[in-house]
Amino acid sequence: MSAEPHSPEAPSAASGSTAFTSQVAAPQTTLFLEMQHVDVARGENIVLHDVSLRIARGEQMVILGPNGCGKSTLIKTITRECYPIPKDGSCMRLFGYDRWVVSELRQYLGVVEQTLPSERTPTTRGRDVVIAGLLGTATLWPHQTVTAEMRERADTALGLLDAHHLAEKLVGRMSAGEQRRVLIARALVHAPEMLLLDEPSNALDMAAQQELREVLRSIAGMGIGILMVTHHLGDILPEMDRVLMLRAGRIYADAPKHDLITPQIMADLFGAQVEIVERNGYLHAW
Ligand SMILES: Nc1ncnc2c1ncn2[C@@H]1O[C@H](COP(=O)(O)OP(=O)(O)OP(=O)(O)O)[C@@H](O)[C@H]1O
Repeated sequence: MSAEPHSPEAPSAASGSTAFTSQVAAPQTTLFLEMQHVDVARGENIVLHDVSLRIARGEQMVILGPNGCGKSTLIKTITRECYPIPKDGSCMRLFGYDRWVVSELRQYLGVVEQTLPSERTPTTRGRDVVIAGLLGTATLWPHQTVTAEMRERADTALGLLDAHHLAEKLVGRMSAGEQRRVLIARALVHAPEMLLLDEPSNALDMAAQQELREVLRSIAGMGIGILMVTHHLGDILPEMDRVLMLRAGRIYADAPKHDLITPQIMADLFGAQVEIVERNGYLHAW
């Protein structure tokens, strides 16, 4: 492992202003992720085997694969919740660095959580959840100091998602779709370059799924990279071309979606016969 530990320089010009920009100096690399021959264990078992993968900064792509194939483990390895097993010839770098302070990594990498924090829901409003993302906590606590700049950054993130109306709404009274929107704003509040989403459309009804796709399309349009795990082909945005398929903890395929999302390959990967149709740039299977 050769890269130096990440030690950010002085905060950028954005510090002290309310500009919607990252507050940590930009790394000097074109790659978001580089993995070489990475194995990852969960408990006693190795569940990711010999994964080699490169993802460019700003790339938008999707990870598909059957239950238990290791998709979430791959995401958790990127977010530093799971660690590669050290071995000769193996390396993993994020934005060019193989070591990160997780709080600093969050400036570049927004992680969309699946559920809102369960604490303080009777008093927590949408804006509070987003500000808590800046503070690295699940929710806002009375002892925490919130500055005008933090409030402004949170409102900017909510505004990017047309979610100003959720700033004052109590999270306990939000629909699942509204909660997901607030969680995406929370992940965006650091103005990250890349957004990670693990099954973002879970538990959303059809209207909320459509809403989510529009939100993600607007994020893609801002040039923010997206790495998404999903079981639903309909979640794959027209903008996303690259598909990574995992099977039994190994990379099964990594190629443009029109090459991979075919009835034959889907049958081989999932063991189910499906038909695929494309409509308005979205793929659907049944
Ligand atoms: N906390 C854990 N402790 C031990 N084994 C785990 C743990 N979490 C996951 N595993 C195992 O690791 C393997 C990969 O799981 P992972 O959750 O990454 O798969 P996945 O592709 O995301 O699955 P799904 O589509 O069902 O969410 C599975 O065999 C799973 O049982």
